[in-house]
Amino acid sequence: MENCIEASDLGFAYSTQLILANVNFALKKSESLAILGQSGCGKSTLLRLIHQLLTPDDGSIHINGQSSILFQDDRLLPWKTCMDNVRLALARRSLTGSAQTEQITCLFKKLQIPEVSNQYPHTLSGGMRQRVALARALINQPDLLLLDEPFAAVDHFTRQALIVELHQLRQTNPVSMVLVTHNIDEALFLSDRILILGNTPTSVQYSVEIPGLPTDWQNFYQSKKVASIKVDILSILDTLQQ
Ligand SMILES: Nc1ncnc2c1ncn2[C@@H]1O[C@H](COP(=O)(O)OP(=O)(O)OP(=O)(O)O)[C@@H](O)[C@H]1O
Repeated sequence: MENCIEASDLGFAYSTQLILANVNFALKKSESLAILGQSGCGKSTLLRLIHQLLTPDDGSIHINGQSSILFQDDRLLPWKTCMDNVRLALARRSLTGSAQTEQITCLFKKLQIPEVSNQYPHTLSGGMRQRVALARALINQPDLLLLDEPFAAVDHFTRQALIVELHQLRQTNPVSMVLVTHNIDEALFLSDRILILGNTPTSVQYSVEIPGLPTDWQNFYQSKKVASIKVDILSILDTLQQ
């Protein structure tokens, strides 16, 4: 399979509540896809189906490779240090303790995580905890990184810094990515394509290609092209709400 994800006529219901119906899309290797849609339309459900936390009721979804997921809350274990939280993700690999420490320390540096290895999560800021959670998601070098509103719980400036850092990380390590978000700027800056989901039962209503946007945050914010695509997306979301 050439693609990283192939979803065909995907359908899913929570008991009798039909959430997804006839969802079709594919994700190419190294491509980054953002998913937008109204609250409650089924974006997180789709992400959980991709990560195989849920099983489809209809159709199929195939994943080529290993996926890793980052949620809005960091889900770090409070009784373990930051280093040991990430170490847990390496448990199935036959690495010595010192090799694990070396890999984690190297990734912490890449993600601009300062000397917090021996600290417990509650002693860190929300943004730093989320960085450690991102390290845990990336430590096994997944083929596919799934992000469920990963920066929604941090302040504006931390969010901006995390978005830029994730973008830079993808320049050196072009992992395939699916990002669920309500933030159109974040979707445009971090993805190659945006899927807009309709109301429940949800299917893909629009697929918007977004090539050629500025790749540095300052120019991105001031770009007329970005502003124009945002207006288009807002108008689509408005139409779907009616
Ligand atoms: N475990 C569950 N059991 C039953 N219903 C659920 C469950 N999880 C989600 N739902 C319902 O499924 C629908 C879709 O939820 P989902 O979280 O996928 O939407 P979403 O688009 O990600 O929402 P938001 O943007 O608000 O996070 C909602 O009506 C929600 O209440």
